[in-house]
Formats: sequence, structure tokens, C-alpha cells
Amino acid sequence: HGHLPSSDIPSQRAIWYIGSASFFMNPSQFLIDSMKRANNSIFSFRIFDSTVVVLRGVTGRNAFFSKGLDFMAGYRLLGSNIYKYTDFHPYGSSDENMASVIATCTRPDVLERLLPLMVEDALQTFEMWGNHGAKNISKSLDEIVFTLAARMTMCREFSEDPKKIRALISIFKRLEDGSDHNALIVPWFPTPARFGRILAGVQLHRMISAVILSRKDRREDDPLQTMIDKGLSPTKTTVLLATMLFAAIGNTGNVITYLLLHLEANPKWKVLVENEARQLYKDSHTFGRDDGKPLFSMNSIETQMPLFDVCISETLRMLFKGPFIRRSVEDMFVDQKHIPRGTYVMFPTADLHDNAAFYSTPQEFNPENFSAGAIQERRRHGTTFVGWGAGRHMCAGKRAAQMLMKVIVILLLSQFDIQIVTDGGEPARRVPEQVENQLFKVCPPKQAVTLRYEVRRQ
Ligand code: HEM
Repeated sequence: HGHLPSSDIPSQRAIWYIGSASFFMNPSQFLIDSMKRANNSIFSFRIFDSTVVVLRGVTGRNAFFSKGLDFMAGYRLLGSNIYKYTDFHPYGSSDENMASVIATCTRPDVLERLLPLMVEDALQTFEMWGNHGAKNISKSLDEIVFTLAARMTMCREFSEDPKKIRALISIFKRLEDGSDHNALIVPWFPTPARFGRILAGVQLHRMISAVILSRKDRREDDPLQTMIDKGLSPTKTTVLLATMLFAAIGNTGNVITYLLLHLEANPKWKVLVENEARQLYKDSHTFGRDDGKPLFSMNSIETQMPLFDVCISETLRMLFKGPFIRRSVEDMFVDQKHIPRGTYVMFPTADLHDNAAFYSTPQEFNPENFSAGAIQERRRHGTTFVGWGAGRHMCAGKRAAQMLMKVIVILLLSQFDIQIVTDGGEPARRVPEQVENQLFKVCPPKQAVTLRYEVRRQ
């Protein structure tokens, strides 16, 4: 705190006076306006008594992703903060920290073992959907994403109990609502949303403690068991499990929603991805089990879905336009400008993803952008895609997230013919924008989106 912006970096003073309010009202718009005002070069602004320098372009990218910057400090400045209520932080230095727990629950052999269980989870959920219907896409994906993610990051007792899954959805909804920007402006004022967040934390703590108790004379093979074995307290366990579930659910459902929206608006790609998923499902029976259930391997879903892969990359390219944030741990020099230690830095991903020098028609959905040839062609520019992050803080759950999304999409498309419908009742031809109230995550569409489905006769 108290670090002054270095004098050769234009600081948006005008923006600071009128801007502090507009930052909290609509951070995305604030950043877009300030970037224009700063003529698309480096500038700084202030959040309370902290300086934030917005790095730009290729030099900005190099400084942001290659230097040793503090990853969590940035997200603590603005992000959701369930850690306030405990003295334990999952990114601690001890060996029970986040990174090691995530590393364990996303190990290749662990994912391979989880795969058939997740397929079973997804099949069961889709069975309950009946032969046809129309559902709010966010709600229906929440249900299934939470089920699979709880299996991956928490425990069996939750993933196999639909009532507990509904409770988890409600708890995490309240935790997220409690971390809106108002909570930063008036941190001492217990708005209903923040009050709800504390209660939600308590409820989660109770649910997890009950499972820990029930395992006195019984073992399972899941992340919760790992923490019990390490002798972690129920509070630490709750914070770690909540952090992991947050990481796993934060983006996944909205990414799938936007994938399906883009496919609906681009029928050629919809048919291609459908055929690919259905072929894989068919193969999973040919080489499958005696009981008629499908059998997938990590290898098959990772190598046999090239069209899904390029569509997901293109979806992430179009979704990630906002900033990443860090805090400098030593003095930095960018474009000969001095950024003192302790300054927050942001990098707007649009400088890469929206850049016509890298993607010829950045506003259009074009999965060819991620063909082997196109990737090779861009290689000389260095990193041009950060949908899974870059440098030392690449997404730790990338393989797990891809597996989760693939299981859901393969089973959805092989069980049903689907249509994505926006509010007019017509199949979506235009892809709605994201809501703008959260800076650092993939947000849901501004308007309600409906998934219409009809069971396929196989
Ligand atoms: C479609 C879903 C997902 C997307 C698009 C995504 C994207 C990202 C991105 C862009 C970052 C880097 C952020 C930055 O540099 O500031 C990141 C980091 C991270 N992600 Fe994901 N993620 C997804 C799912 C998951 C899942 C399922 C898990 C866990 C099982 C996970 C765990 C993490 C963790 C732990 C980090 C921090 C890594 C570190 O500390 O260095 N993510 N993710």
C-alpha cells in the first residue's frame, strides 16, 4: 500500500475522481474507457490506496507472464474472499497447500479412475431429464457440473446425493453473491448478501464435518480422505475443498454454455462436433463393457475429439477479453517505465485475443484459428492465446476441466438432439454477451438461454 505510481506512467487522475465509482459499478466498461483515454498504452489508476498499472500489448504480455508476480494477492484485492473468515489460507507455504492438493486430485491415474464414475453420474442425470423438454441452460448445467466437480474435488457422499448437490449449488451461489464489489466499497456494512455468505460458509463447514465424522471407521478414495489422512482440521479441510470446488465450477458451466451457443449459431460446426461425439459414444460400446454401459479412456477422449478441441479453444478466445491481475514482488521496468514493488498489475487479454494481427477476424467464431497450421503460423509471435493462462500460473486443472466438459458434451449430444434457444423462442443465431459484473471469471450470458432436447433413438 501507499506505493505511488511512477511519474512517467500516465495516471488516470480524472478517472480516479469520477472513476472510482464507475470502476465498481461496471469494471469492464471502466477498463475499456480508460484504455481508450490512455491511447492504448500503459496507464495506472487507483483502487482505494492501491495503485494498479494496466500493462498493454506484447511488451505488457511479456512482463506480466514471465516475471515472478504474486498470483493470489491480485485476486485477493478484488476477488471473492472466503478466507477472510478463517486464519488459514490455502496458498500457504506448508505442504498441504492448494497446489499440492490440486496436483493430487488431477493426477493422470486419478482422472482415469474417475472417468467411468463421471460418465455414470452424467448418464444418471440425463436419464432424469425424460424424453424431451426445455430447461434453463445455466440451471441444468449447474446441476451436472456440480455433481461431477464434487466427485473430482470433494467426496462421494456429496456427488452421489442430489439433495446435497442442490445444497452445494445454493451455498456457492451465496458465497459468490457475497463477493460482489459492494462488499469492497463498504466492507463494514453487513449487506444481506455478505451476511448470507458467512452463513453459507458455516453450512458448508457443517456438511463437511458430518462426512468427516461418518468416516471414523470407514475409508473412501477421494480428496476429502486425503485431507483426513493428513490430519487437517475440519476448518482447513472446508476452506481447501471450497477453494478447489470454486476453481472447478467457476468457469466450466459458462464455458459449455458458450460452446453450445456458438455451435447453434454456426450449424456447420454443430454438425461436425455432434458427429464426433456420437461416433465416440458408439465406439465406446463397440470396445465397451459386458453390461452395455459405455467405456471411455482418457486416451480416447483426449485424442479422438480434435473438432471439439478447436471449438473449445475458439470459445475461450472469444470469452476471455477481460484482465488477469497480479501484484509485483520486486521493482519492474516495462517500456523503460518503473513500476515499484507492491504495485498491482493487470493485463487485458483482449490485447491478444482481440488482436487482428493474430486472429484475422477476431469478432467471428472461427475454430480454424486453432488448426495445426494456424497455431504454427502464430508461433513466431510468442504466446497469443491465454484461455488457460500462461507462464507459471497455467490452469492447474486444464486436463480435468477438459475431461469434465467432454464427458458432459459427449453424453448430452449422444443422448439427445438439442437446440439452444434465446428469449425469442428461436434457435440462437446471435450469441449474447456476458454479464459484466465479475472481472476475473467467465460470466453467464446477459439473457436467459434455454436448452431444448429430445431423446435420440439409438
Ligand atoms: C473450463 C474451465 C476452466 C478454465 C477456462 C480455466 C482457466 C484458468 C485460467 C485462465 C487460469 C489462470 C488465471 C491467471 O493467470 O490469472 C487458471 C488457473 C487455475 N485453475 Fe483453471 N480453469 C478451468 C477449470 C479449472 C478446474 C476444473 C480446476 C481444478 C480442478 C482449475 C484449477 C485452477 C487452479 C488451481 C489455477 C491456479 C493455478 C496457479 O496457482 O498457478 N481450473 N484457470
